[in-house]
Amino acid sequence: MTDNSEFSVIDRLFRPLAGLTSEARGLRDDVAVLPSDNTHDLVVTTDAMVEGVHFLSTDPLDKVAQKLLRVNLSDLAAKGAVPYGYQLLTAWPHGLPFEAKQTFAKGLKADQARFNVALFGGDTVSTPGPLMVSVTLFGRVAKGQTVARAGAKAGDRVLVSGPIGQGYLGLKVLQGEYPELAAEFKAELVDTYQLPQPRLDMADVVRANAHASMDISDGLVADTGHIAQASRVDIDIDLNRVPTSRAARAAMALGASVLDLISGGDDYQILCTASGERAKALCEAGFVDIGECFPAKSQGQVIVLSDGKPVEIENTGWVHS
Ligand SMILES: Nc1ncnc2c1ncn2[C@@H]1O[C@H](COP(=O)(O)OP(=O)(O)OP(=O)(O)O)[C@@H](O)[C@H]1O
Ligand SMILES: Cc1ncc(C[n+]2csc(CCOP(=O)(O)O)c2C)c(N)n1
Ligand SMILES: [Mg+2]
Ligand SMILES: [Mg+2]
Ligand SMILES: [Mg+2]
Repeated sequence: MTDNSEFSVIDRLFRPLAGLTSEARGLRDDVAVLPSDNTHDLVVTTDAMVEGVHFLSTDPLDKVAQKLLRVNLSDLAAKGAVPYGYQLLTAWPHGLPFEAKQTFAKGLKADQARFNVALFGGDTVSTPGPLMVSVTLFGRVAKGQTVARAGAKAGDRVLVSGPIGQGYLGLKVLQGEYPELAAEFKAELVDTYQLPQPRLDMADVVRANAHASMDISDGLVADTGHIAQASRVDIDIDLNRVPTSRAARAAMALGASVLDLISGGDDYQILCTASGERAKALCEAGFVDIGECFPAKSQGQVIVLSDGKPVEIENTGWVHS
C-alpha cells in the first residue's frame, strides 16, 4: 500500500511543487527563507494545532493560543531568527461562544507582548469539527545566516538545549498517569506541555556556532533523523547523556520509560550540531552534548547507544497519518 503518512505525502506530492526554489529548502527544513532587503532575509514558518491532536479539549483557550504562538516561535529560535509578526487562522467549531474566543485573544495578547510580535492578518472560518488554529510566523535573520537542518558535518557534536520528555510527561499527567507524582513535579510537567518555552534565548549562540539546527517537536530521535537525513550524515546519540529533569526522573521511577521520553515529542528544545570550539561555546551557553555525527553509511541513520550498546527503538517520534 502507498505510504500515506505525513512525510511521505510532503515528499511525494508537495516537494515537486516546491521545485528547486532556494526559498523552500526542499521542504526539508523548519522555515522558508525569502530575500528581504539588503541586510536581512525573511524566514517564514507555519504550524497548526487541532483540538484532541495537539492539545486537550480541557486545556484553557488562552494557553492554547500561547502554545500556538510558541510552537512557531520555537521554529524561528532554532534558525537563529528574530520574531517579527504573524498571521492567524482560526477555524472555530460552530456555536463556540464569544467569551471562549475572547479568552483565546487574551492569550495571544499576553504572548505578543512577551515575545515582541504583532498580528499582521489572517483568516476566520467555522468548522463542524474540533477547534483548529494555525499561525504563519515571520522572522528576520542577517542575510545568508539562517541555520539549516542540512548543515551537519561528519565529526560534529550533537547538542540539545534542555531537558527532554517534559511535554510528553505533562500530557500523560493530564491524562491521569503517575498519580503518585509530587504535585510540584506534576505542575512543572503540565506547564511545559501547555506552555512550552521557545528557546529564543539561544537564537544568537545557535546562529553564531551551529552547523545545523532545528527544534524538537516530533521527538528527539525522529528529529535527529531529520537533521541526519537533510545533512546526509549518520548520528549516534548517547542515551546516558540525554538531559532529563528531576520531575522526569521521578516519573521514570514510577514506570515512565526513557524510550518514551526520547520519542514523545512536544519538547520545543533546540537540537543542533557544531564542531570543536563552537560546540564548546554552545555548551557554555547551556547546551548539553549528547552525540556525534559520522559519514553516512546508510543515509541519515540514527543509532541510540546505552553504555556503548545500540538500543532498539520501535517508535522514533510523532507522525500524522
Ligand atoms: N502541507 C504542506 N505543504 C507544503 N509544505 C509543507 C506542508 N506540510 C509541511 N510542509 C513543509 O515540510 C517541512 C517540514 O515541516 P514540519 O511541519 O515537519 O516541520 P516543523 O514545523 O519543524 O515540525 P513540527 O510541525 O513537528 O513542528 C517544512 O519545510 C514545511 O514547510
Ligand atoms: C492531545 C495530544 N495528544 C498528543 C500530543 C502529542 N503530539 C501531537 S502532534 C505532535 C508533534 C508536533 O506536532 P506537528 O508535527 O503537527 O507540529 C505531538 C508530539 C499532543 N500534543 N496532544
Ligand atoms: Mg521545527
Ligand atoms: Mg510544522
Ligand atoms: Mg514546528
